[in-house]
Amino acid sequence: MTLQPVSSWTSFGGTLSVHDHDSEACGCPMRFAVFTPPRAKDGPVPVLWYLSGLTCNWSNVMEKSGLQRMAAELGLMVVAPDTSPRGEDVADDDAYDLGQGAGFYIDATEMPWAPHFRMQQYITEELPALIGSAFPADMERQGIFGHSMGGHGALTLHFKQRARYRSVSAFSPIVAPSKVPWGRKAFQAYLGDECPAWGEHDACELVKRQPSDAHILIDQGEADQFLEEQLKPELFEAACREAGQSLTLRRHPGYDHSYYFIASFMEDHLRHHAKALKA
Ligand SMILES: N[C@@H](CCC(=O)N[C@@H](CS)C(=O)NCC(=O)O)C(=O)O
Repeated sequence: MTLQPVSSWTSFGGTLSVHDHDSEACGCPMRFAVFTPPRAKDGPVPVLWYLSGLTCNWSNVMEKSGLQRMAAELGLMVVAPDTSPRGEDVADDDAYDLGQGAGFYIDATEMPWAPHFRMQQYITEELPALIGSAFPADMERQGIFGHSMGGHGALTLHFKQRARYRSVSAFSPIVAPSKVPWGRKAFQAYLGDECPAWGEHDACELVKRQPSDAHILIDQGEADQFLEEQLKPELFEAACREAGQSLTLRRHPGYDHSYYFIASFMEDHLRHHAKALKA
């Protein structure tokens, strides 16, 4: 697997670098960004995966959240993958919540999506192998977090691969995709008609099947325009209570769905992961 360098900047003594590579899982070129903290000069550092929301790519979190200062201080590597396969040969939809920019971190089984929309395999297998071989990353210490659709990805991939992602948190996550319009539309398209398989990609279902040992941190703005229709954190709160899952869900008056909200609480999330990963 060859990495093509796209950009590189020094930031807070570390490096923010952007790379292209040909993805086998997605069958197209993919782009991702890595923040490497200064401490990585002394040896491998823990890796934190950030999964973005609808319409995003690597740049939203790297340009708007201000994560570099605290990731540098705590010695965390942060990887920001894209949210879907992209390109002229890749299926798409005119709507912002389906197709390119809306991969939902699952492997599609339905046409026309199945040939390229294999984001679960890409994020959990192909990209970790690449990061482990090309960067000073301690792959025994990985955590995962994300925003909105990426919060859904972080929670579900944690439950699917608890040994890989030892720490987990989310900003305004979609916690019950089987029950809300964004998730139902994507699952219908990528996985087909509603069936038990949908539950395998739904954080509320997964926690009830088997809670994890991790302590989950979720931040949610109360002025989020998607709160009541798409996010419904109360469903995850109830599922965690029923399952005995350790959870801190913080509701913040006045904050919306934007990166101004994410930037306000990014430090808390990085500290949450650094503590769990013993950075
Ligand atoms: N109104 C937005 C809906 C999508 C949206 O709010 N995306 C969120 C994630 S679900 C986001 O992070 N957008 C990019 C940004 O704020 O930088 C649009 O149509 O683009």
